[in-house]
Amino acid sequence: MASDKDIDLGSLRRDIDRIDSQIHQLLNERARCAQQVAIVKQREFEAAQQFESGTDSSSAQQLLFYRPEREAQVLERVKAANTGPLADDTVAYIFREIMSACLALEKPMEVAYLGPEGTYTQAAAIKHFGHAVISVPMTTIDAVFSQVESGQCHYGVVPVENSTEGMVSHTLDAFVNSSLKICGEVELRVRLNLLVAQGGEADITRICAHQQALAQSRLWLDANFPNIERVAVSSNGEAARIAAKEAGTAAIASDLAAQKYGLMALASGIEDQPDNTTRFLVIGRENVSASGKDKTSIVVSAHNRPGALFKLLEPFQQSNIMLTRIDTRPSRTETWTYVFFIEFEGHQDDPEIAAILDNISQQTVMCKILGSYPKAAL
Ligand SMILES: O=C(O)C(=O)C[C@]1(C(=O)O)C=C[C@@H](O)C=C1
Repeated sequence: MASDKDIDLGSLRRDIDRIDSQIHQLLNERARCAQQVAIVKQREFEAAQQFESGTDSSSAQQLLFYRPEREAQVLERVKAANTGPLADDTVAYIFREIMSACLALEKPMEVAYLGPEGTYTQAAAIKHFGHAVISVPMTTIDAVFSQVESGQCHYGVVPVENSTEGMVSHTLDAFVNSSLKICGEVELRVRLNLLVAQGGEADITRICAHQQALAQSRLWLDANFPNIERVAVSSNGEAARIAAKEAGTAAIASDLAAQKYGLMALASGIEDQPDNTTRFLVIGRENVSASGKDKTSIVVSAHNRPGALFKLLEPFQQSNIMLTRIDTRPSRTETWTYVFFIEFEGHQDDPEIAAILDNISQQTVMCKILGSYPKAAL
């Protein structure tokens, strides 16, 4: 075997060039396979349409090309098969982008997100769908829902919970009256930056951010900018947009926002909790098939009587099903009545889960399945 000093830069680079051309050929071979997959899916879809008249074909068409359960399986498989030296997550990110590019050849996906450009929700959309997705900014969470409901975008991405600040109640409320399904989840480690326009570090008179970002970095701001006005705006992307055009204004926002608005980071990682993470949900119009590592979310309205919540949760305990969340929101139909958002491991098509859902719907006023979807793979 050649010792380290026998290996020269020139021959290593020739090796890299040779490997690159193999990767390149394989990438295009894979892309051609995905194009074939698209033809097969289209053919199967048309055949099914001939037999099933009366189904909502525009909605079914949506899931024709994008297959969240398959993408999750591919990502899990490459992570499990990875032997290094690249980290499991690094390999998964590369495959995320490869699948994104292949899917764009089959059908470019349009994904609505809580904008404007540069928000953490946009970063979550890109993390989930890859860079080949067409991301469409919306001004409110409700607008993201209606953009997907009306079919103007294939999917939507909305924030649902932050590890420091808790639930995004607006998103939970939007689900109660929507027919949309949860098709996926994204977890994003939220690193907050203090951003200013180039050369604008000297005279900061106010700091703009979404109220959640102000709350998540409150201790850092108290220690470093105790006497500077803090202004809550509609999003961190909006804060960055303001900071780019108004002298004296700094913003708390993402790396993506810094790039988008040409801002520089005065400080990075200013969040008070070192593992500050936000969870987002992907919403669409169709149910997702089982991937093997799934979660299910439901919203239920229990009878107002003693032990109702206990009875509701008992079947999960009896079947040893792991509950991952339970939240309460006012029902908005009657004072002092509540709905429960319950999230658990498993897919609604699993017979055991189907039996639990059946049991729950028999003992509740309302039980709505918001969707079964693959657990976040990245
Ligand atoms: O397997 C499929 O159904 C494909 O379309 C291929 C592929 C991929 O690139 O692996 C692309 C898009 C889908 O969302 C899932 C996977």
